[in-house]
Amino acid sequence: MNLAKHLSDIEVSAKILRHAVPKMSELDIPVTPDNYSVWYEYFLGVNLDLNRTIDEYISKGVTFTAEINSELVKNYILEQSPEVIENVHVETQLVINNLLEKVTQMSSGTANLTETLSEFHQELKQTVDADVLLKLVNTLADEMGSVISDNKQMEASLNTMNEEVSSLKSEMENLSIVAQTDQLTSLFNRRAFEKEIESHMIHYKQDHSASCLLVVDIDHFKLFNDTHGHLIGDKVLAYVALALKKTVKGTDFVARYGGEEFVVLLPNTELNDALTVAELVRQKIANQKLSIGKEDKHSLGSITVSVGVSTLHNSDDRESYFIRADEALYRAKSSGRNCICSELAES
Ligand SMILES: Nc1nc2c(ncn2[C@@H]2O[C@H](COP(=O)(O)OP(=O)(O)OP(=O)(O)O)[C@@H](O)[C@H]2O)c(=O)[nH]1
Repeated sequence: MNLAKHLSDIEVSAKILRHAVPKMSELDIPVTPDNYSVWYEYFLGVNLDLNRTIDEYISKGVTFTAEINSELVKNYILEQSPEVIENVHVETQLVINNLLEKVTQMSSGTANLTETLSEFHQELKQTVDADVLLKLVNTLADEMGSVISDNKQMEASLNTMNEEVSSLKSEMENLSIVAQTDQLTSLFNRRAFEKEIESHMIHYKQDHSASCLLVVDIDHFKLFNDTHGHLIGDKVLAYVALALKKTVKGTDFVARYGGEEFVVLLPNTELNDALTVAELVRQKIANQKLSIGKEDKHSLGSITVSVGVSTLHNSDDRESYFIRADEALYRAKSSGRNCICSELAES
């Protein structure tokens, strides 16, 4: 990342800011970081699908409610994370190349000085002439001066680059967290789960340790949404996420797989123990009376979940491992819901 590019980035950002903020206030959109990221992209003009959708909404006079804004973030910003990460990666490469260039320049400066010193050494042996000595000393002083000035420039460049690398690092860390987190529940998302199960299986195959997978699905959630509304449905998803997190151990991996379906990876756990964990989850959720407002003002009754459980086999890939838990879930649903089924024993 060179300085000229950096400055041009700042100019572009400032220009976008001057357009985005007035537009957001015209459309009554709160300037939160998430919302701003949508309008930043809109005025940057590189996310064509996002621009098409927003233009369509504007032409239809759609109000940019919190729900619509968060949908735009979900569909057009978070989904772009891999490309954004790729961009940051490219920027990191540029900083590293720049650094390498500087280090090479510095070593060539030092090499010149070494050469001058050895010539100086040779000439000193051969001469006693004061003029020649003065000339030699002057050359040496010039050479030293240029190494010192190179070093000063190098130090300043290194400091600037160090700041750039630190800010890239925190940008990467934030992006990596965002790309793996489900916004609604703050659990890991499906992408993070796919990564986790992959490394989990490699570990299992090395260690032959036991491992189980739970697929947890809220029962009749469509009916719940239809009765109480989507926003309360969202709150219930967050509640189930929290209940899952609180019931399992810290080493277990909980993620929202999608919609009203969650997954829990239980490392070092035999099938019987996994069934006990699943039962704890089921009971905890079924026994909780849900309400909104203070002092149970508006009771929502309770919800239940069905759970499918599979245990990892040597021959498994991540698909077969998941499918057995999903089939068990399907059987739990067909058996009346609010219950747990494990994978069928091999015949
Ligand atoms: N509030 C809310 N609802 C969601 C979300 N994601 C998926 N849903 C809803 O979850 C419901 C899932 O419905 P179905 O797949 O028919 O399942 P179900 O009604 O739970 O029935 P069973 O699973 O058979 O017990 C749909 O109405 C979806 O709209 C979300 O992020 N928020």
